[in-house]
Amino acid sequence: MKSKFIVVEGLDGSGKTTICNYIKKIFEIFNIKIIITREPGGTPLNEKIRHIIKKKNKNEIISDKAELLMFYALRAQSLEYVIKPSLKKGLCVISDRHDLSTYAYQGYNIKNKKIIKKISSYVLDKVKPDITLFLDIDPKISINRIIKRGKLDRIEKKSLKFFTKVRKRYLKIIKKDKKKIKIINTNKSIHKVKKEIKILLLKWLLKNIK
Ligand SMILES: Nc1ncnc2c1ncn2[C@@H]1O[C@H](COP(=O)(O)OP(=O)(O)O)[C@@H](O)[C@H]1O
Ligand SMILES: Cc1cn([C@H]2C[C@H](O)[C@@H](COP(=O)(O)OP(=O)(O)O)O2)c(=O)[nH]c1=O
Repeated sequence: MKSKFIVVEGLDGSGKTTICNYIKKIFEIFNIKIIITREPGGTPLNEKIRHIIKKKNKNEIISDKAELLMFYALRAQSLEYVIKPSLKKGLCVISDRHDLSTYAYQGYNIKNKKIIKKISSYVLDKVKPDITLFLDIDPKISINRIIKRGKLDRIEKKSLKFFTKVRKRYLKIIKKDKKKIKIINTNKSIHKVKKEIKILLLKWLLKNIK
């Protein structure tokens, strides 16, 4: 099978990390070699910067422009040293978040959407996910899940209003690309979510084995 690039997207606490691990397990049953990466993160340098981006700094606020460019700097690094080389080696890659996250999250403050598009096309350089799973969750439920999970980071501390807008932004973008972005409702039990994802992915794999 040709290598595949799979992206899992969604609000904080929607279940992405849980589902990335589950997808890896499904692929491994079929002896398909697959790696998981994440954004922000994926390389040693990116993991260090991930920590800085997520942490709240009382003395210095990260500006909207700097935040946008930081996410793209990390994405460029991840593409160059993780995603592209892995796909070239014939491995499948699952990324816990990717470009859609920037459109949805930074799109909240960056009013000039054309700028995001320009930077995105420069950084991605035509690398596109074969399929994106958007884990759709009611922001009230996702906030409860992240509170239960533990200490909140800088972005997770944002309000219900913020996450409601981010979700709307995700859905607006997805409407334009329904063929490659699949919506999975994750308000339900993890057992039901996993079952739905397994069926969807097996169907997709059967269609795309070449
Ligand atoms: N469908 C679900 N129902 C209930 N709890 C869930 C579900 N999916 C994930 N969780 C739990 O919610 C928390 C957030 O899940 P996680 O996979 O870390 O989400 P994300 O990576 O999107 O932030 C974790 O504690 C996880 O065990
Ligand atoms: C990749 C990316 C992440 N983010 C945010 C979303 C998350 O709040 C944070 C990454 O934290 P992370 O812990 O990876 O996400 P989650 O809480 O969903 O498991 O960075 C952006 O704002 N823009 C981006 O482009």
